[in-house]
Amino acid sequence: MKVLKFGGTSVGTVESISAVLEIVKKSYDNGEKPLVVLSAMSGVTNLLTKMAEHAATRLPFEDDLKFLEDRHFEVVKKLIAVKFQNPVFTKLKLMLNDLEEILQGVSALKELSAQSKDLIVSFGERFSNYMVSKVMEQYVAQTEFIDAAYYVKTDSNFGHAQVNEELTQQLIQSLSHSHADKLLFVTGFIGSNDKGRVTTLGRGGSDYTAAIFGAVLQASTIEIWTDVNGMLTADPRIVKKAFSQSVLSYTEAMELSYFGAKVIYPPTMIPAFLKKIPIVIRNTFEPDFPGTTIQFESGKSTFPIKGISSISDISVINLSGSGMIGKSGFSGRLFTLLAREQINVVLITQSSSEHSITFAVNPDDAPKAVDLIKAEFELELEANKLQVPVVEENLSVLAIVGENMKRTPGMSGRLFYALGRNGINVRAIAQGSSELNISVIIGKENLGKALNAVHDAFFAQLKKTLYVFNLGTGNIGATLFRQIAEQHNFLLENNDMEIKVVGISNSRKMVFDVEGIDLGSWTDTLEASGEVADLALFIDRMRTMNLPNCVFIDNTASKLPSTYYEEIFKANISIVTCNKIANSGTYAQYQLLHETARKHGVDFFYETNVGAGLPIVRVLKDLMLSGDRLVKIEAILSGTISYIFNNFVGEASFYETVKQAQALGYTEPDPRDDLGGVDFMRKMLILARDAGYALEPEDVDLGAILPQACLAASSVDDFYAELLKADSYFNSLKEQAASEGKVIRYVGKLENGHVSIALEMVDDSHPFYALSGSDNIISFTTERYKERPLVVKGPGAGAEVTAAGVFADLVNVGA
Ligand SMILES: NC(=O)c1ccc[n+]([C@@H]2O[C@H](COP(=O)([O-])OP(=O)(O)OC[C@H]3O[C@@H](n4cnc5c(N)ncnc54)[C@H](O)[C@@H]3O)[C@@H](O)[C@H]2O)c1
Ligand SMILES: N[C@@H](CCO)C(=O)O
Ligand code: NA
Repeated sequence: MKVLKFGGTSVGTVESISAVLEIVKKSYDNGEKPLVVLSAMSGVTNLLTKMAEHAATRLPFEDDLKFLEDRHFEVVKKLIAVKFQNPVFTKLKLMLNDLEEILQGVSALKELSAQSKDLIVSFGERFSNYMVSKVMEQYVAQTEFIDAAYYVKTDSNFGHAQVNEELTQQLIQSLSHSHADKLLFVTGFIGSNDKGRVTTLGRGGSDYTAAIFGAVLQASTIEIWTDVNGMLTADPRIVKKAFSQSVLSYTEAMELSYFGAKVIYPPTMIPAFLKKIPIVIRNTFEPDFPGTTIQFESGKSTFPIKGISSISDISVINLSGSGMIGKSGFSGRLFTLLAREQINVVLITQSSSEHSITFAVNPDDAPKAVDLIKAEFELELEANKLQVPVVEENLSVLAIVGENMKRTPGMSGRLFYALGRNGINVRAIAQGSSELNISVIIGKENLGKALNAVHDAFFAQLKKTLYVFNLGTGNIGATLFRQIAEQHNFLLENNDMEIKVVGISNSRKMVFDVEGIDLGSWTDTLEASGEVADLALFIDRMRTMNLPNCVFIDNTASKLPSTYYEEIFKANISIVTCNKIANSGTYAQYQLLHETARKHGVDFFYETNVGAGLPIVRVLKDLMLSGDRLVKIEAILSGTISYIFNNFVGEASFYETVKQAQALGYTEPDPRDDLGGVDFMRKMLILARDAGYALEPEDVDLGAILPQACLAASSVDDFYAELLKADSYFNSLKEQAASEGKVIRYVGKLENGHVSIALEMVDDSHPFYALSGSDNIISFTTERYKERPLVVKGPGAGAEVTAAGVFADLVNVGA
């Protein structure tokens, strides 16, 4: 046989009761011999409590009584055929009259005893079970309503009565014999004492009833039907990716529910636990979902932990002092004291020096705990052997739970890495010696971020979400958005990764959306709902949104963002940038940024600073990391200038060719940066620094391409005007090269720690002779690549390839 227990929400409405009927009918028809336990309709128990309290103070309760009647009568009207309704109305009405009389009695006496309260509250289960059994009777004639008060015998501890197991077992067994072929609807939550007075079983009482019946009747399973898909891996209100675990051991379920997962109340499971009867948590509103099975064995699992539980609000009390050292009785005295006063200690840690004890309690209990400690240890305090207890507030507990942790090394490493990488400070740690649970105490403001980060870290096969704040929506920014949008499904399917762009700013406007800005319509969103751009505010918002796996992308050509990089790293946010300014300012700044990123365990990726999407920065980095030594770099690293000299041939004019390069998106926003050599200088400087040379910008020997007048132009327009005038100068260069069978190349070199960039004319024997389009080329001569250099070549400018490089950096963040 099976026990099917339905909670209040499952019997809350006509619709949900219809769903319950389907589930019970199916089980009955399948020959599973179900026994059904129902809670009161949702809200009814609370309402009855309120009515009882009102009665005791002579406040009116009649309207509430009418409301109760209406709610139950509505179900009867809708779910029972008219010809069968009358006797059901009559019986419900009789029960309502009983209830009213009892309430009147309470009102007359102006006194509400625990006993009367239990009796009043018990009506909720009796209404619902009687009513639903009558609905069921239309389909299964053998249906019968059972008032559990006659079978579950308890002591007289009203409100949370203790069950007399032996007696209860006998009574239930005889019930099952006399009702062998019946479909029973049993009231949850209630029992009675030896005098026959109704008692209630306290929190989780209906689950307890189900477990008691299941245990006595040796049920194959006990199904707890509720409104969620089982026990989830984390609080779904905070962790959107939380999912239902298919199997948990009893102990795991206890640990998980201890810290938050309120699906079941663990003590109610004990009768089932002792008989090794599996409990299955299922969803009435999604009956095909298999739910969570709670059983004796933890079962095999793809994940090293079963879930993450949390308590959002906790206070920590710290006790320290020399008086504790070697005093074996100290913690015994402390915790006996707290237990005696019913202060629940959530977590304890003690340093191995025994110099201090830290424990966590519910914030409401903290002041009382401190007072108790002060009184109990008065002498120690006076003698200065103990310091006055210190309370820390606004803390949360996060715990990873799972029996498989025992057998898996590295679990705490993974936990602390995830927390550390996201800048979450751990205040205290506790691991049960069972290794079933590792708990950490963290600042309350970080709980959401921590839960998500830890969830990603342990359920890594699941989707990982990167939260992106992007600055700059020009050539590169806009192209990047398009690429991310196009690859959304690919990333999900192949990399289990989702990129959410949650903040966008250009120099005019900015917009935020924690759910991710739709990249199909970001321009409209920015125009319609964007606020005035303010970089300081943008950074501030990014920080306060406090998201896990957070990345800042700088797709601007401005200096301003780089002044915030240090602060961004300190907030444990990674940076991806195609903007070269941060890495090519002073060496001190370069060093500081790299150092800060390293210290905070976040990524600083800037592959597109050199040669756009071509793998140059990472190639050099790999060479250096693996201990190779750089001998020489020779390179053409200006896509714009490469394009110009590849196309400034025949009849072409220099001026027009520059304009084309700009139109094709190769140039910097200000093309003088390209033609003046600054852009190339930056790239060479970055490579030199990455190769270990502490160079400053002025150390680079920068040969000019342009006549002085062009260099001196005060605006882009002036610059183009000067360029037009310089046509004859460039034509003569072109002719000279042609006459010598050469081509013009702007070549950078790094050798012996010295960087130079100069215009050269090379013939076809030179490896840089054959280039086309915006091609870049770089050759690394190293200790290992000595005879023939390592060469990277390809398009080194343009929105498509640059955005692709930024994209690649982005998906590698945290990898
Ligand atoms: N074009 C290429 O081939 C290429 C290759 C590699 C790297 N890059 C780099 O890409 C970057 C962007 O180039 P682009 O062609 O897209 O430039 P762009 O002029 O088209 O776009 C720049 C964007 O930055 C925004 N912006 C500027 N200052 C800002 C601020 N303070 N706050 C917020 N937004 C700001 C602008 O509003 C604009 O949206 C540059 O640093 C460039 O060096 C370009
Ligand atoms: N303006 C740059 C873009 C690539 O960094 C160039 O022409 O090389
Ligand atoms: Na690159």
